[in-house]
Amino acid sequence: MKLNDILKGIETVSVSGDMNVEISDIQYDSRKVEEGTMFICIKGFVSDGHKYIKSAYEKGARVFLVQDEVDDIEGCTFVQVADTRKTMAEVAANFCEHPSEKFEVIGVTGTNGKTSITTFLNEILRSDNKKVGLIGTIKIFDGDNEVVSNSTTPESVDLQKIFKKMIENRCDCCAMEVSSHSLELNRVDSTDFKIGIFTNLTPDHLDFHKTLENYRNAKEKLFHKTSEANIINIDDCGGEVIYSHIKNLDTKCYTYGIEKEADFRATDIHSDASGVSYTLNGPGFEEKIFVPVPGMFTVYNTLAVIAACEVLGIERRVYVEGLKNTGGVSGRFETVPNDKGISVIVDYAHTPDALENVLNTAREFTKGNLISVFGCGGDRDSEKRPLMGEIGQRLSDRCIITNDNPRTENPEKIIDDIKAGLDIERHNYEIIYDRKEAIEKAIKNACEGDTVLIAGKGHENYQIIGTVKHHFDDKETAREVIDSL
Ligand SMILES: CC(=O)N[C@H]1[C@@H](OP(=O)(O)OP(=O)(O)OC[C@H]2O[C@@H](n3ccc(=O)[nH]c3=O)[C@H](O)[C@@H]2O)O[C@H](CO)[C@@H](O)[C@@H]1O[C@H](C)C(=O)N[C@@H](C)C(=O)N[C@H](CCC(=O)O)C(=O)O
Ligand SMILES: Nc1ncnc2c1ncn2[C@@H]1O[C@H](COP(=O)(O)OP(=O)(O)OP(=O)(O)O)[C@@H](O)[C@H]1O
Ligand SMILES: N[C@H](CCC[C@H](N)C(=O)O)C(=O)O
Ligand SMILES: [Mg+2]
Repeated sequence: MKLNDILKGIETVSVSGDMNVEISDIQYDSRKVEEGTMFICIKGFVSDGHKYIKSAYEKGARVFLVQDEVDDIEGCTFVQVADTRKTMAEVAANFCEHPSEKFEVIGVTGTNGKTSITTFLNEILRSDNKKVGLIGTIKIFDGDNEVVSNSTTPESVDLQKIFKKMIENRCDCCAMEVSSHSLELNRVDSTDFKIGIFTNLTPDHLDFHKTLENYRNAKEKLFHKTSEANIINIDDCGGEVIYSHIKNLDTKCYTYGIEKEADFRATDIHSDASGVSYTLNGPGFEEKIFVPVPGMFTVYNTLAVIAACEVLGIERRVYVEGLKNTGGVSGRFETVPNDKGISVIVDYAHTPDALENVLNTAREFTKGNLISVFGCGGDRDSEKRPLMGEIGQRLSDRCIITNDNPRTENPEKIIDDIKAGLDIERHNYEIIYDRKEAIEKAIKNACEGDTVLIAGKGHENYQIIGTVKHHFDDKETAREVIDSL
């Protein structure tokens, strides 16, 4: 595509060089540049893309999108804009010919439940013979190929390229997780969302957003980008605020919940180890729902899924059957089978709210002791650590605090932060840094009727120590321990 076309509708500060030049690719990472690539210089949190102009040039880039004033290079084109991160999303959508406008993109945001909701939606839409693209924490599926994700929501350039591939692969729709980082960092600008779903807002990522209000405002951005419908959890305090801001927009707004009046409301709820059942009270209809995934959060997540299905015109029997037959979500309240009479559950709870929910859910069907194993990630929100410590200790009979992904932080510092929330007079906790040893001890000491809840890493098959990803899988580790009993 010609540079002129890529820049259509884009406000520039200055331009120098040939604007009629052909661009074969766009990249924001100099390491991925090839001949004919346009290189976009982002001022990051760690580094500055402007520092890599020379290396991008050496790899064949002759066109640069910059924010700073930079020295000219002979034979090169420089386009200066006010904010390259913002412009990058527009450029990416132009370069990929606005693929998100060509199918139905459903965006899900909120602290917890995004992966669960997109997974359920994907299953149901597929069972309705739709070709579905998926973008989220666990994987990206472009209608043809599946790759493991390295973020929840990709950078705008990658995102638009994925949408384009989905269109080429004839996807009808895309179920996508929209993280607050992505909304704040313009990754989903120039994306046309048909439906936006809000799950809940509880403390997380305050290292990045600083206040809960900023965090909520970031999430709210999604609901100003949607063209067909917004679907909001009205029982959630954050949801209530967002609803009050968006209810009068042109985009239709539906609410869901249990406690308050809502367009999609669950009543007669029963939850046990086999799953949840409830009566769905939709606009003008009632339906019995069963989902073989335990926990009140499953009720909320599936209400959101049902509301989206109704907006998409999916027949009621299709989603009722789809939910009844769901295979669950990898690493979300997933049971590791064994014949020892112990419930071993792997869950991705990595926020105070999620940990509280899963422990309460596990308690409901635990006849003996509830033993939890958890930690907190490094280089992430440290405010949630003492809260998780307090919740983990209070709601478990015994808890083992261990490493999650320490990343570049000192594991001792992370665990000290968690310990700050503990009642150290109660001797029902233990610290075992090595996650494998922690899981081993929890399972080996469990008796028939006990539950061992291993929280925080869910589907992850790695542990990040420093900057190195080591193979580590909670489910695999638990299975090995069980086999050795
Ligand atoms: C805070 C944050 O989100 N940071 C993201 C941001 O990094 P950054 O702006 O700091 O980039 P940087 O490292 O300073 O580099 C600046 C620029 O120089 C470029 N560069 C750098 C080195 C080089 O040799 N050549 C080169 O061109 C980089 O590609 C970049 O364009 O832009 C990068 C490129 O897109 C992201 O990889 C990076 O995500 C980091 C790794 C990250 O950990 N993000 C997490 C917090 C995140 O986004 N999480 C949410 C999930 C939250 C949830 O759901 O719970 C997510 O959506 O995944
Ligand atoms: N609706 C919900 N409300 C509260 N907790 C939930 C909800 N749904 C799931 N959880 C809990 O949160 C954990 C993470 O769920 P899920 O992976 O669906 O969330 P997510 O929003 O995708 O998280 P991430 O931000 O890491 O991508 C689950 O393992 C479960 O413990
Ligand atoms: N999407 C979340 C994942 C957290 C998972 C947990 N295992 C950790 O490493 O903190 C984040 O980036 O904060
Ligand atoms: Mg997720």
